[in-house]
Amino acid sequence: MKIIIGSKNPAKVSAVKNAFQTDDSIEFIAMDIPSGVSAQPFSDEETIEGAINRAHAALEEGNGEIGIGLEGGVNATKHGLFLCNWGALVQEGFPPIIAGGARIPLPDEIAGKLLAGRELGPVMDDYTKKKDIRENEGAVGVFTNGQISRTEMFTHVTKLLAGQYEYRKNNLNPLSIPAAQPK
Ligand SMILES: O=P(O)(O)OP(=O)(O)OP(=O)(O)OC[C@H]1O[C@@H](n2cnc3c(O)ncnc32)[C@H](O)[C@@H]1O
Ligand SMILES: [Mg+2]
Repeated sequence: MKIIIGSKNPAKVSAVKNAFQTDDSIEFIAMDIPSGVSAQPFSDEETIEGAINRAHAALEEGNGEIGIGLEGGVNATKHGLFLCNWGALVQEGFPPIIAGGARIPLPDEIAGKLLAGRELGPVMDDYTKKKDIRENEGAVGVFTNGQISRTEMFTHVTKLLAGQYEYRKNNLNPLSIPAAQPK
C-alpha cells in the first residue's frame, strides 16, 4: 500500500511513519503539496480545510491508496491565541477522516506578531535564534519545554487518523458506504 504524505516537512513525515510503523508493507512517499489556504491559517476551519486539501492533492498527485494532509494553524479564543493542528486522511470513494491535535496558548509576545501578519515559522526562528524550528521541535516543543515535540504531536494526530481508518475498514457495511465527496 502506498501512503502519500502532503508535505516534505521532516516533522510531519516522521509523524506519519511513526503512526503506521506496525505495517511493513507500506511505502511512504512525501510530496510538496500546497495547502490551498493562507500560509498562516487563522482558525480551526481554515486549518482543517488546509489538511483536507493537502490529503486530496497528495492522493491525486502521488497515485497511492491513502493521502495524508497535516496542517498547522492558530485559533483565537478569549484565553489567547492557541496553536491548532489538524490532520486528514483521504481514500478514494470515502469522505475524509479528520483528527485534531493538542493545543496550547502562544505567549502574548508571539501572538502579537502573528496578529500583525507574520508567520509563526519565522517568528519562532527569530524568538529562539535557531533555524527551522518548524521542522524540528516546533513551537509546541519550545513552549512545552521539550515535553511534546511537533513530531510527537503530529504522530498523535496521525494515530487518530490511522485508528479511524482501521475502524472503518473493519466495520464496513457495504450498504452504507457513503458517496464520494466532490473535490
Ligand atoms: O512544509 P509544510 O508542510 O507547509 O510545513 P509547515 O511547517 O509550513 O507547516 P504548516 O504549513 O502546516 O504550518 C502553517 C504555518 O504555521 C507555522 N507553524 C505551525 N506550527 C508551527 C510550529 O510548531 N513551529 C513553528 N512554526 C509553526 C508554519 O511555519 C506555517 O507558517
Ligand atoms: Mg507551510
